[in-house]
Amino acid sequence: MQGRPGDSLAGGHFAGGVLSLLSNEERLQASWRRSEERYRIDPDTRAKARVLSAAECRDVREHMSSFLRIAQLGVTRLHEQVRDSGYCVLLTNGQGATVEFRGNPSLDGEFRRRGFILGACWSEGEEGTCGVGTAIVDRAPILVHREEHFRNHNNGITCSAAPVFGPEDELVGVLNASAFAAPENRNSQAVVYRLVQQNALAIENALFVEACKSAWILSISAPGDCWSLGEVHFLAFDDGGQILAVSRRLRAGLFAGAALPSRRLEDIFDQSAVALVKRAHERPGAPIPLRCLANGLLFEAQLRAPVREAPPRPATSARRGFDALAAEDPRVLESIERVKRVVDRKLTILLLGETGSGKEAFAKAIHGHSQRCDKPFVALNCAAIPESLIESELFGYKEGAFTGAKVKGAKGKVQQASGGTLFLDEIGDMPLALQTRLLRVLAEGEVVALGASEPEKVDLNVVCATHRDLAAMVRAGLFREDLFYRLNAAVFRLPALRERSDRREVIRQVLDEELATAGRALALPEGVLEQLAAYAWPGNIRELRNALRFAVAVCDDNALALAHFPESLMVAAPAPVPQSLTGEAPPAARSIAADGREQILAELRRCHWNISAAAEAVGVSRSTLYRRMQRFGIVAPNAADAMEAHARLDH
Ligand SMILES: Nc1ncnc2c1ncn2[C@@H]1O[C@H](COP(=O)(O)OP(=O)(O)OP(=O)(O)O)[C@@H](O)[C@H]1O
Repeated sequence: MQGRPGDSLAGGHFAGGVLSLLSNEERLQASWRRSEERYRIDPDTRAKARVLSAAECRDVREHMSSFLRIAQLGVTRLHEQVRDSGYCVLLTNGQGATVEFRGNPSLDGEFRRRGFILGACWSEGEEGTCGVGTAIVDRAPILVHREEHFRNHNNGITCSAAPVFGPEDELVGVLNASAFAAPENRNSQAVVYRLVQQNALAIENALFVEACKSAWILSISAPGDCWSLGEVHFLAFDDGGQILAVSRRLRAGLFAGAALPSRRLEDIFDQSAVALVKRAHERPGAPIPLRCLANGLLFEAQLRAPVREAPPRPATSARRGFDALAAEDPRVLESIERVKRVVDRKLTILLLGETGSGKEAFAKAIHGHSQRCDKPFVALNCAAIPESLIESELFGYKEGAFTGAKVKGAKGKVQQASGGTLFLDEIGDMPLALQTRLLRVLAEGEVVALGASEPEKVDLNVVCATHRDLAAMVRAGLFREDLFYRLNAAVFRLPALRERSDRREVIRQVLDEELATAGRALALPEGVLEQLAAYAWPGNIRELRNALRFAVAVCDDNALALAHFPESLMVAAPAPVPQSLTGEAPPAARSIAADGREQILAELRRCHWNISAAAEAVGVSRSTLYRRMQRFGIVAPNAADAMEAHARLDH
């Protein structure tokens, strides 16, 4: 029989620190007793961890897909934080089955040998004392280090595990970081253990926000030592101020863990719901001081508006014609004026521009302005479907035209668009053979479906688009010359977003659309708008829309900040900025992150690292500033002391 947990821990105490060894020791001993007496596990058997079959694993993952979607953020972040130190990260369900595994290519073989693999079951009943299993039984974080594992074959491993609870207090999973060949000293795990707990809490908070998103949500930073500010608690209330839900750790503090009594906000804090909402509207993004009536403690809060049912979407761009584009750039305006004159003149219109610059949106606007605006607008992206399918997609096919054809045949895009507008995106990707048939549609106004002998009359406007150099393709024999000349009559070039003088208006418009869809009301501070307008946006308006959609989704405050934007945008070196076609030089493209980090650093230095003062100068709460410092890797000169204080606070 191997040594008891207490033996291996002898002399390992560091008073009150993050490891809280004393309570761990009692819990480990209780777990060992369970392993021996209840589960009757033989510590010497070298049984491998039970692994779910692929089908079982898929079922389990499907069952908890919404949890997994939200938990990804925490799993990914923890993995980024610990993988280079030789750790793998597991997320298990509430029974200990691994539903997410992130390893490290150079170590995965060894991890696999030790049972760290998707589907592996780490319950106490199967493995005895281990990080995941014991965290599940105790419903509390735990570090199980080397010989503290019950089975001998797990002895070299160190496991830091923290349970994740759902909004109803139910245990939904466990986040765990493990390494083999860990140093003997269990204190070496302090930082990883801390990171596991932080990320588990972040997942738990995200679950709470998702579950309560249709209510007002107060995010509350704990008072006291600044290092506890990294922890944010949540409270959801309805329009009348009735408290609907409180996140677990706040409940433990405010209601001593008791069931949530039916209370209104003003029974707990010195402000009513109406006053809070008013204040949040007056100073979007600014922290709101909030005093707890029971103990006089002062909190810092941010208010997040409910996500309401999306309002009816504005009329489609097709119906609104060019108004939908809300363009103010002189070149775009000139193109609009010119194109209006050629619409409905039996001319094929060709739109040029980089990917995401709005060619399809422009084509829809052309359709919306045309006499055919009540008829269909049909789009086909020639680059997005296999060459072999373009023909049938475009021209349709008759019954029995080829094996697998639907019994009744099918109409092609050309026939579907008849009477309206056909938009052929990426026309440069159309195979040569089909270009001939397209020319027939354009020249004769007729189409022959696959397998048909008789041509069919069609009457439509055609708008094509490409980002390729069609003239060069003609020279290379890849594009038909006659089709090129047919397309080359009415050509309009859409500028890249970075070249547009109205990019601030475009940013505002796309943000308004995204806010309307999400049912949110968020401010866009001038400084952030400035930074977004200065970014190069190589993916143009599509990239902008996705970045704004992401920022709106992750923003817990009342105002967007640079830290809300996707990491890729923050760190990617933007594409070089060409000289604007108008001769106006667009602002130098910069990495948004670089500016965000510099701004925070400058304010921190100016305020002599006084976090409250710097947070106020940047216009965010202290907790938000801490999160950003963490994200940008900014460490205060006195961080080591602060880390220790942080650790002590938890126990
Ligand atoms: N003027 C505009 N105002 C607001 N959103 C726009 C505007 N133009 C384009 N968008 C949005 O930008 C995204 C990309 O637009 P679109 O698909 O028209 O680009 P594209 O040039 O056709 O791209 P690709 O060449 O890759 O097919 C879409 O989400 C669209 O709604």
